[in-house]
Amino acid sequence: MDSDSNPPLEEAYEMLLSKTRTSNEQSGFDDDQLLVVEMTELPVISVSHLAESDEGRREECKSEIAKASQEWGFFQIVNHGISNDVFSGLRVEQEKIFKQPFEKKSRENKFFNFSADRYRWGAPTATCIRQLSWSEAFHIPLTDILGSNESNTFSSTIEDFATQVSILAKTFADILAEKMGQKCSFFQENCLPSSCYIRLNRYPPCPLPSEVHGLMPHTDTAFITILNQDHVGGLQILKDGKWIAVKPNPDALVIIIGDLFQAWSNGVYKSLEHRVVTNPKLERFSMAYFFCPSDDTVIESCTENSEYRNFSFGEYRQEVRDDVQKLGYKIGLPKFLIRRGAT
Ligand SMILES: C=C1C[C@]23C[C@@]1(O)CC[C@H]2[C@@]12CC[C@H](O)[C@@](C)(C(=O)O1)[C@H]2[C@@H]3C(=O)O
Ligand SMILES: O=C(O)CCC(=O)C(=O)O
Ligand SMILES: [Fe+2]
Repeated sequence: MDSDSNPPLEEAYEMLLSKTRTSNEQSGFDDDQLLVVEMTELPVISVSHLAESDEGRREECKSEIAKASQEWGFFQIVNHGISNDVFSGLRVEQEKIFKQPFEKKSRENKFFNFSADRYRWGAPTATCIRQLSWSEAFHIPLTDILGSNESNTFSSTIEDFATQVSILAKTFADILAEKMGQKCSFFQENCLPSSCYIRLNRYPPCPLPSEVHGLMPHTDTAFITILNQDHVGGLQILKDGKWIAVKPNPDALVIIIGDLFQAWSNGVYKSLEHRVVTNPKLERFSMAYFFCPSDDTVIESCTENSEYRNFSFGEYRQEVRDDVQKLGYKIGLPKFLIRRGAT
């Protein structure tokens, strides 16, 4: 990537980085990455079984999806029916958009019809190295794409991908609801194509201390995320107190249960913390589709005695934005817990 395309991460965070270098030199210790990282295969589910005529096979596949969402909050799918051409087309467009000069990306991006706030890099309010993300991203509400009159290869490629993954996301949401005894039209009615988001991530090589994150630990603000990662690797999930590296599988998409499903299911399905670690030499790309409802949709648990109070998606997004601004990180669902017995 041309040097004028890279966000000025090293310059902007020079102070934080040099503080870390100095303290590592003094202690002779380069810590966080030393936390146990295990390489484990996430559950891999072949979703073509969902289209089989044999009801037993279909039900078995649905049960695997529900089990993985309860035990892991993460799984991979294969035989999902989205062709490799879609992913190679996306990669070309993704490289093109990040290749623009930094100045252009961070200003209003007329060519792609995005306002400047769609482009994110680093962590504007980071006060310590752990709040820094060595990456850049376009976080795009699909209204920007679907509502645009402009037609270019970028928007048509994203639209094509979004249309295909939205069918998968809705299928999984309906299955997870059904497994909780809820045959409902909630997702059909509230998670419209235009209320979802796409996030294009780019992780430049990071020649700095290994405790710099590519993307800091977080849970996803969505019902379900569908993630396409390239071959480089770096995604890790926090399960039972251990970071687990997700080995890239070129045939698979990663499915992540988000905060909204955890609240809706009253904790039955888990929204797990995950992060991306940096690579000293290789650049990495990923793309996430966030299956979300409209801002006015109220998230109410489908069970009685919920741990969480009801909230609208708009309210939740606002809390996340405020916390990231004020604290440098997202708090998320713990803020919506009902404190029973509190006086
Ligand atoms: C600094 C941050 C921005 C972010 C929340 C976080 O604390 C860490 C990850 C970011 C992320 C990634 C997934 C979603 O797109 C997002 C909305 C979220 O829940 O976590 C974003 C947050 C953001 O960009 O505001
Ligand atoms: O890049 C990845 O593998 C993960 C990205 C991610 O967690 C996100 O965009 O929310
Ligand atoms: Fe995420």
